[in-house]
Amino acid sequence: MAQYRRVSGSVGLITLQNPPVNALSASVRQGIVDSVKRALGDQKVKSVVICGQNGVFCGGADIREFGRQMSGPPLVPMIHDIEAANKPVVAAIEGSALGGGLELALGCHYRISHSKAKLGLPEVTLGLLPAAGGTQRLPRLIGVPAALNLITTGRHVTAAEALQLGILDHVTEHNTVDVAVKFALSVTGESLDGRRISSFSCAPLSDLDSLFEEAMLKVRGAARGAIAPVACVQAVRAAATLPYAQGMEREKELMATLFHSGQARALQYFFFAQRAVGRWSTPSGARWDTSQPRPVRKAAVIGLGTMGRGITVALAQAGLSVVAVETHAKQLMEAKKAVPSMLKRGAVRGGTTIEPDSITYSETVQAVADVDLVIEAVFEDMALKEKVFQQLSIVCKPDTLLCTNTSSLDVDHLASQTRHPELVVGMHFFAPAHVMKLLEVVYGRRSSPAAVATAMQLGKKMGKVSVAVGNCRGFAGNRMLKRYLEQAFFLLEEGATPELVDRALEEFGFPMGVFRMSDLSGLDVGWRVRKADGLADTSLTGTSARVRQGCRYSPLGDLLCEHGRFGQKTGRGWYQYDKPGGRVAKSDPWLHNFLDEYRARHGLVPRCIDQQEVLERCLFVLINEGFQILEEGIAAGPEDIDAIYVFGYGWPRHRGGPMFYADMVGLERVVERLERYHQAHPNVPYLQPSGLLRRLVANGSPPIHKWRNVIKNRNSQL
Ligand SMILES: CC/C=C/CC(=O)SCCNC(=O)CCNC(=O)[C@H](O)C(C)(C)COP(=O)(O)OP(=O)(O)OC[C@H]1O[C@@H](n2cnc3c(N)ncnc32)[C@H](O)[C@@H]1OP(=O)(O)O
Repeated sequence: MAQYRRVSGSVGLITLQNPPVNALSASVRQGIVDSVKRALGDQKVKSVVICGQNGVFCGGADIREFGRQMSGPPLVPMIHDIEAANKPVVAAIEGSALGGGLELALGCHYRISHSKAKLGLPEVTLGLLPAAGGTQRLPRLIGVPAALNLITTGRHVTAAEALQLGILDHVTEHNTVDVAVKFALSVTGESLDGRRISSFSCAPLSDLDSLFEEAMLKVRGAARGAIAPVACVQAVRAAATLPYAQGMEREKELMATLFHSGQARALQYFFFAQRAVGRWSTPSGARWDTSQPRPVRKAAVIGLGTMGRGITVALAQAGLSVVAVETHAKQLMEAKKAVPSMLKRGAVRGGTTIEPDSITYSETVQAVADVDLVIEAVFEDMALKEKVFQQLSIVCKPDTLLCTNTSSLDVDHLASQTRHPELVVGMHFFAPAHVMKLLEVVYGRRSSPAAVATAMQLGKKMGKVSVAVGNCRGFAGNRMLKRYLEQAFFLLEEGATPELVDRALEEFGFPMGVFRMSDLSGLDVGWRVRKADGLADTSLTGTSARVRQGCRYSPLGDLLCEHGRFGQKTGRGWYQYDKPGGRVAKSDPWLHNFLDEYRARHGLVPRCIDQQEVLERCLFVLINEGFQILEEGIAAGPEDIDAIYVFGYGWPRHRGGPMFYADMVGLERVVERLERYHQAHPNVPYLQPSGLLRRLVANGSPPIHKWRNVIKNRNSQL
């Protein structure tokens, strides 16, 4: 709703009231319409101020209303009536003015903002466009290039930038509503002719066509297959080329193509999923709202390889004091040079400053004696990690949290090496650790709720999306990835090429297909793990070469590594590169011959494989593992898995994440295809649909937000 009152004698003050972000729900819109009518009809009122309750102007349309039957007054005529008013209307912006909130402010004649406010049109991130006149008013106000940038990226700008761009008329450090009321009094009676943005023309530009062509290329490259950014460009083009009324028609038409699209559903689901992962819980009953995180002011990182350096930077950027430990002198010296320049680059990118003294370096573990939390990031070797944890347990304060950055090793086993296993958790960062948003917080059997809460909170402070997961081989993300990679290898054996598989995945929306990604991250990484697990044995011949523990196995990755083909770093992998470290993947005839010979050697007759099979085999098997993970309680809900895949593995956000995608495709279809593939490949047991997936289908395939009930019922019967 909206509250209306008269203040300072002649100012009608309208306050949006819909906590926490004053979203424009039907009742808020009705409240605004009624209040504006009242203010304009009251002869004592000479000007109007619109503000939001509790220091937030407005977080935009109420996203929860989108999936339902829309009711209440629509935004477009509401904003039009405000702009057409014959009394000055001033927006008093505090907190956020986003989406419909900023569009409402653009309909006002003046905009005054607090210096700490953030403004933006983030509709594109929800699969939409700013369809309450945003695409037509913003370019008229700040010019086409700047508007294109804001609308197609959805980025939030500070009040200072908004002032510079011309979105705001004034920025204040004081009480914004008081300043706005005084301002409203000062402009009483002034002409509003030059204040109605819809009457402006866009500033002329010399080469509109190339500007829009470039913008189109940019958005298509940034989010492969996403339709909203394309529609945003088209709508802004309408602002640049058509009169306002026709531009508004075009905006409406384009919005109609987006509003009920699968991509909009996926992105809106993901908006709430991101927030749901913060409300973590574990099978033992620990929860986000009953667990108290401990304060962490000083942290340590053990091991300054690529991951350790990234983690050190991320901790320092979060304002912590960091002790960075590396026992190899040469590596320590390199890290001492690399970390400050990474910090400097980050500061330039983020427009922030960093305290250079916040990091101290040491060659001995003894230096961590007084820290609150340690993150171990040494080489992925259990014996080495055991030793580090034993040492830490002796050196650190008894209440120091001990975290491991292992990507797959047993957190419970590492905890058992310490005096306080309840203070051990996994903090699995993704490379580069100071850039990638995802953090898997891995709780062990004995991790205390406070330890999990502390790691989750620290992740948040570091700007990460922290997802709590249970302890198992590969945790959630890498465990699912393993199945996906294996299917990709099998497809090569059966007749596909890396190019075909990658094309299918990239057209689906991944920034890189599985083979290009594997070349980038290095084939030797997985090879080392497979060797440690006793899998990478290329001396085996005949049928046993392609079988491990009774299941199908492909040694293709191992064979490539034996040829010294580690990917980009060696200039050869699944593709060839112009030099070691080269970035541009080119098809490699050597690889195709190698595959032909390999198939001939193993009596494999290549067949024609289409993109649909690639997608079904690679993605459905990954999804199936996701259901297995949910069934085992390793992840608490589908949102956790979806956040992991979008933030850590390049799953296209406009497809919502693997579990949401399964819901969109239809669970019955996923089961049917998995069964078919399992029949064709009976020696791949994980192609069999998981018990949970089958149970969901048996329960009538409920929508994704109801899956937790089915999981809960199952767990309560155990
Ligand atoms: C007719 C179609 C017209 C479309 C035009 C639009 O306006 S589309 C909506 C555009 N607006 C946005 O995309 C803004 C979304 N919100 C945010 O970016 C942030 O919430 C915020 C406003 C910057 C505040 O961030 P903060 O970190 O302080 O809070 P949370 O993000 O945790 O949010 C608090 C709770 O509020 C819920 N919520 C936020 N925005 C909306 C919204 N627009 N509609 C509905 N609900 C919203 C959010 O989900 C949180 O709820 P929980 O239950 O606590 O999870």
